Amino acid sequence: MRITALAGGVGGARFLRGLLHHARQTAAAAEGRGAADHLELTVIGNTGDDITLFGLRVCPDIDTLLYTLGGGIHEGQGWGRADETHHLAEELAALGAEPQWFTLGDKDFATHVYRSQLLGQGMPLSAVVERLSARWGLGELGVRLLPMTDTPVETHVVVDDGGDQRAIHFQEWWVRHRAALPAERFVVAGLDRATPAPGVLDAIREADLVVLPPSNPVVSIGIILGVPGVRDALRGTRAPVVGVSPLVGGRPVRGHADVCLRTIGVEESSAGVAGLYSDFLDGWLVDEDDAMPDRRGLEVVRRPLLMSSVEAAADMAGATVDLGMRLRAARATA
Ligand SMILES: C[C@H](OP(=O)(O)O)C(=O)O
Repeated sequence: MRITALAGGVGGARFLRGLLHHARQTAAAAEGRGAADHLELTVIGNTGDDITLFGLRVCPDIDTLLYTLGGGIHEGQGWGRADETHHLAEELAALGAEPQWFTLGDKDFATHVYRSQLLGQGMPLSAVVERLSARWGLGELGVRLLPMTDTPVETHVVVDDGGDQRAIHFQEWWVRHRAALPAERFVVAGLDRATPAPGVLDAIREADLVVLPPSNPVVSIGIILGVPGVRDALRGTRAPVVGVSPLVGGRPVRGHADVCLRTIGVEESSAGVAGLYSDFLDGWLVDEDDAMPDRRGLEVVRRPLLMSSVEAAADMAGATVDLGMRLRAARATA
């Protein structure tokens, strides 16, 4: 089965790790019956979070996907490497190098050095991500990771700083200010002239199922949807598109999706998020206790949506796939 997912960082990566876990369990059971259908997963990652720090190109969402799916993530943080040291950052701080609000560990630094070296030699980001994916064994897992675009794109936030409006990089708003600085709007530099990275549109058009994990609907999935051509491909694909709400009781499980939704004037609810995807969404998973008014053409399934463990994420992913397969079967007989 070919599944294509649009993903941000921590939320997306944890969900997709659950999807791989679910697929392994299903394949093992099916093999016993001689009916294995292996998962081919294409992940389209958000690059709007990307930032240049200390002269190095850092791709936080792509790296979180690599480390989580590849088994090298710092579980407690959800980002960065497990068993990290911080000698380089300490030395930079001693030198007075800025910024000091973005934590980079030594092993993580190696990723950014290598990526920057390859980009500096003229390699497109998608080819760099392919190299990094090989390092993390993603191919052996049946996973192809694509950046949404090779065009440099950066999300900025126009903030109100004591009556003064100014634009700061998304990471400065998110990491340094923890999204507490009042935001007026998001501006995504480079997005209007971005082209989808090789394979992105075909992965959406040729999938059996397209999945939207519970990533931030504004600054993760919303940015991918802004790459010219992506939204049209989602509207045009024959695959059902099934999403998972990132909100439980109107509150994000992690991150600041509520603040981001408020900033763009959308209700902080599962229904509000579904409205952002209404032109292509076929199925929607919401938390058991969440209100979700009926919407024509949208099949809603209720599940506990807390990814408290790999097993819990696998259960959510399994429900997502089941809903997608049900929608596919219904289309085939329609
Ligand atoms: C919910 C969000 O998920 P992401 O957009 O990083 O996948 C987060 O972890 O902050």
